[in-house]
Amino acid sequence: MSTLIDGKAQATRLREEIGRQVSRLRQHELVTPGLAVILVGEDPASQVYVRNKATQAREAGMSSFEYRLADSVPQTKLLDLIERLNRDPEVHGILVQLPLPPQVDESRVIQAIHPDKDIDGFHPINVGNIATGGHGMAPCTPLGCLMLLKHQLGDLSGKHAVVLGRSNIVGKPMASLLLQKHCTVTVAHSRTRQLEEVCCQADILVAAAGRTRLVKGDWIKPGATVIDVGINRIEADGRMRLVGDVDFDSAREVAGALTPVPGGVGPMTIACLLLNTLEATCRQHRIPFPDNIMSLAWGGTSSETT
Ligand SMILES: Nc1nc(=O)c2c([nH]1)NC[C@@H]1CN(c3ccc(C(=O)N[C@@H](CCC(=O)O)C(=O)O)cc3)C=[N+]21
Repeated sequence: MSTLIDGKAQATRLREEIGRQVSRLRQHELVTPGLAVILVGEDPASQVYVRNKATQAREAGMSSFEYRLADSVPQTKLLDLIERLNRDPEVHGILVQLPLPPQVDESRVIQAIHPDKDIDGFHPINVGNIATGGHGMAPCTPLGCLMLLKHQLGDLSGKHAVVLGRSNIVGKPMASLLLQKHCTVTVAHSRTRQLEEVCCQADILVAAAGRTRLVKGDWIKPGATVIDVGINRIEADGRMRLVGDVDFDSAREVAGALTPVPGGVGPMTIACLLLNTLEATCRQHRIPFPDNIMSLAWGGTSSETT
């Protein structure tokens, strides 16, 4: 039986520490980190996420600004709003919930966000900085996964990590971050041949394929650490349930450690969003980013170099 990686508990601890740092900023620097979240359309799942992000930002002592735009909003309107938020000194981080409706060009929108306020880490400047190993805003989901891995395993150097999925939001940045931590990284996807055999070689398996219960127990090397990024809503016994890209029951018999869905990567994603907002605030006000929060985030081992 594998160890369950408690993302919910780790996210709570991280958010509490972020909350302490926010109150320190408010007291000593008279700065309140501000997070702006833009939601286009009425997708019920997106509404839940956006509400959770806003609530948790406020619980951490941040200001939260929410913008809900109609599904039919013209692209220019959205770009105007982003331009306004770029200039707003009360807003330190801007998140545009993806996906966007077809009349809006996603990459235009992402590039309109000022890189310093791009707490999602999707702007090409931040993508480039992360890929070249420099300092940049890392996307929240892969960052959360990396924190869970560091907490579980400590040093990741030399481990074979297989990332299943190649999206710009998870797969590609996950591969960059794991490389930075000296893993041997394989990025596998739907066209990969012998997918099962590739997965079986992983010491670390990050499943972000977007396919319900794709990864079975016999795709996993005994003792491997498995991070399940999938969020799939399925109907079971007349009720909606959330399941991952990993077949939890069979994986549990083989993996050394495994994240559950829900309660794994999801809560860490939101905690990392707040962490990025805090970091963006510090950078914009030229305040040093507190060390203790870095060590909490990275499991106490932040002294690695090349
Ligand atoms: N610009 C942008 N940035 C994002 O970070 C972003 C996005 N767009 N679009 C949608 C995805 C999805 N996402 C989740 C965040 C938290 C949970 C989460 O907290 N999940 C809970 C369960 C929540 C539930 O019950 O539905 C859990 O896994 O335990 C899930 C999904 C962020 N995303």
